[in-house]
Amino acid sequence: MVTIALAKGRLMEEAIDVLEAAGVDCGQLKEPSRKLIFFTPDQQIRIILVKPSDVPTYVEYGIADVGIVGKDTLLEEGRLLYEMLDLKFGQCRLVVAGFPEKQDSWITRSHTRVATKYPNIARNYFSRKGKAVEIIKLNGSVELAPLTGLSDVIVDIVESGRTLKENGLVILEEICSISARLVVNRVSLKMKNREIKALIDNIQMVLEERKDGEVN
Ligand SMILES: Nc1ncnc2c1ncn2[C@@H]1O[C@H](COP(=O)(O)OP(=O)(O)OP(=O)(O)O)[C@@H](O)[C@H]1O
Ligand SMILES: O=P(O)(O)OC[C@H]1O[C@H](OP(=O)(O)OP(=O)(O)O)[C@H](O)[C@@H]1O
Repeated sequence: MVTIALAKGRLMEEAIDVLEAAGVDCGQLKEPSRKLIFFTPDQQIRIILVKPSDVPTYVEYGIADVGIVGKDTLLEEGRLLYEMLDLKFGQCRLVVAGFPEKQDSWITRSHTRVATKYPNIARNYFSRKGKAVEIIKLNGSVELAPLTGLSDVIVDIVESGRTLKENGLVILEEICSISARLVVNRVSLKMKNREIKALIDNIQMVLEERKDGEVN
């Protein structure tokens, strides 16, 4: 049996769509429920529903053989696992954002406060740039930090850009593009190679079909 850890929340619906298209019967997950563990009718696959930031942990420890989670979470958690597929959904960008008037001045400030849900990504990014910053970890509504004076800038996800715009903030720098990824436990890839490879091949076929659909 292969266990798949699915990130609850924003990514879940599209993750289920991909799995179903790849032949994994996720029918039970579509019913309203508070259950966290599901089995496909053939008992070949177990699906566990995990908070997004915990998916890499479940996969690294081998509780889950496979995980579906955002690249932002993978970068932040820095767990030891194999990233096998870019699933192409959940697309957004990780950026540094702040007030438009900070566009030129913030980078030369000697003391910059950065509020973010992603302290590790932010720390790595600014240290690569050789800029000393103070990181303030928040758990949500990160755009509030510059508005209230808690920070000078933020490191956060931008999808449509609406949240930034409605709060008078702009993108100052782009860090990287983000999308959902399929990750695999390092031991599982060897021990359950046949099952995991079959799953990955099926998902890859779904992704190819979707790509062809976009072109035509
Ligand atoms: N507009 C968006 N905002 C945030 N994440 C997005 C967006 N679009 C796509 N994503 C992706 O969806 C993933 C899950 O986001 P979601 O909002 O469900 O959880 P979370 O913010 O990590 O966790 P929680 O809400 O439990 O604190 C993110 O890690 C990111 O990869
Ligand atoms: O560019 P947009 O389309 O506006 O999307 C970006 C917003 O979505 C996310 O927040 P989320 O909705 O997850 O809420 P949170 O602030 O509680 O993390 C992210 O942190 C931004 O605030």
